Amino acid sequence: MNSSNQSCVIAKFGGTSVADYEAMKNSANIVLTNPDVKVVVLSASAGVTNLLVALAEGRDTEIRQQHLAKLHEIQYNILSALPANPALRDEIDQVLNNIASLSEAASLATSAALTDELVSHGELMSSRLFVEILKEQQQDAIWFDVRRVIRTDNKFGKAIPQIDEIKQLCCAHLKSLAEKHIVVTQGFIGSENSGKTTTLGRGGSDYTAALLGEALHASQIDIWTDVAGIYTTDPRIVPNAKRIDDITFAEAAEMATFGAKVLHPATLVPAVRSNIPVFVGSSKNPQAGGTIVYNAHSITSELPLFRSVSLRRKQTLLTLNSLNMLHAQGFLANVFTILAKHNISVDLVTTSEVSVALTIDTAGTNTDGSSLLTKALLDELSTVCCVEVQEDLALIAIIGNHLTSVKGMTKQIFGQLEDFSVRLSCFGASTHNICFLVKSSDADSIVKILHKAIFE
Ligand SMILES: Nc1ncnc2c1ncn2[C@@H]1O[C@H](COP(=O)(O)OP(=O)(O)O)[C@@H](O)[C@H]1O
Ligand SMILES: N[C@@H](CC(=O)OP(=O)(O)O)C(=O)O
Repeated sequence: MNSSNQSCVIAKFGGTSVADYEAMKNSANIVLTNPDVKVVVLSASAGVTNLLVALAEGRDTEIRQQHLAKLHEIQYNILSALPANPALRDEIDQVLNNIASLSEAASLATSAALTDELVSHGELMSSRLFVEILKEQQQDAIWFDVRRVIRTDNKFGKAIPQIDEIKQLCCAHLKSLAEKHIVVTQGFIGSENSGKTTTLGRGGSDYTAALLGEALHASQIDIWTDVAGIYTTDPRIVPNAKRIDDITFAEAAEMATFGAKVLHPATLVPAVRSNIPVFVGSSKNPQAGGTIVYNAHSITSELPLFRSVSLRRKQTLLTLNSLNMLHAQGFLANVFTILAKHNISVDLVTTSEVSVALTIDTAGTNTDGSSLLTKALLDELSTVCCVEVQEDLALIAIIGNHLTSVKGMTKQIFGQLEDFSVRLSCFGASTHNICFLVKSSDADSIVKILHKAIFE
């Protein structure tokens, strides 16, 4: 885009920002007031992806009909607020019919490919409706099927984007369109080599916006959501959490990785790689401002010791015991080879003489929501060690700067936890975080206590 020296902003709107006609109107106003917005990336209307995922799991006829009726209601509420448009109605009906047939197929046999095909219809519908809302405001908006440019591998449910191909495809099919019109497209979905629909994993629309931003040399990626920025912790847990006005890529990436749902963890990878600032704001209240995430060099004020408290739920702890570990080489290599074979990425690791404890995010972000902790994995691990599994844990992370060089910092954190048991802690791999595992039932209380001690 920058070839013609135009500024190019990619604006992404999440599910709540396209939930209904009112929300879509607010989001459309944001697009209208910023002439630099060239590409609009949309999630499905709130609740739609969950309904589609449930249908993809294969439901009996009665439940299926209830879910289909709910989908119809969400999309028709928006459609009927628009001026009568029989062609648009036919298109939406066609998509709803496709969903009905695919759900029937899923009730006979499910598959990851079918799930991705089915769930993609949420973003296909919201983007189609949003074009009409922009057109209603006399905007020159066109609908674009993002699967033409977001090329991925074929790991359905959490496909890996193929960066070089995406850049080439964007250059060939999207760049010139975005120079002439406001392009409205879908987040979350892509296609593999043979043309089958894939998805980037739950919450992946932020990632799509960043991938398109990188490919089009965008000047900024705007993430419009239901909160006016990134806060010192999840404002749903601590209502008086404070907004962070500017934050470095490194700090925000740690927050996203450790559970701050406001940004998909992969979003900042293309942004960092191409040094594109990311803005986060509320589509309902754009005048409230938001958070800008950028390169550390752009931040003039001193970075604070503590930035935020993050929480990731549904964590699993694996404790692997083996006497063979004693003075032996290669045990950990063996364990990690098995984990890699089962597509498990390990978060935290601690070791002792004969055991190793590691945490995995079993809930993962796969579109079909399946657990990564399979019987096949446990069976294979059991061939090299005794495996103990502890579920129902939560991972809490304190994110900040230079955490390893400040005296008494750990006392300040752990001193707050005298009424709780900590199952495992990790510190020192990076200067940006200190994290530990606690019982799920203690998680919210601990976040509140730590937030109070550090920020209030
Ligand atoms: N540190 C944080 N700052 C702001 N929001 C956070 C933070 N941690 C978690 N969240 C949650 O992220 C939510 C927004 O993410 P999400 O629901 O995925 O939005 P969208 O559907 O717009 O993509 C907020 O409603 C908030 O509860
Ligand atoms: N609709 C998809 C993708 C997405 O990113 O949604 P949201 O932006 O509302 O988190 C999901 O629910 O996972």
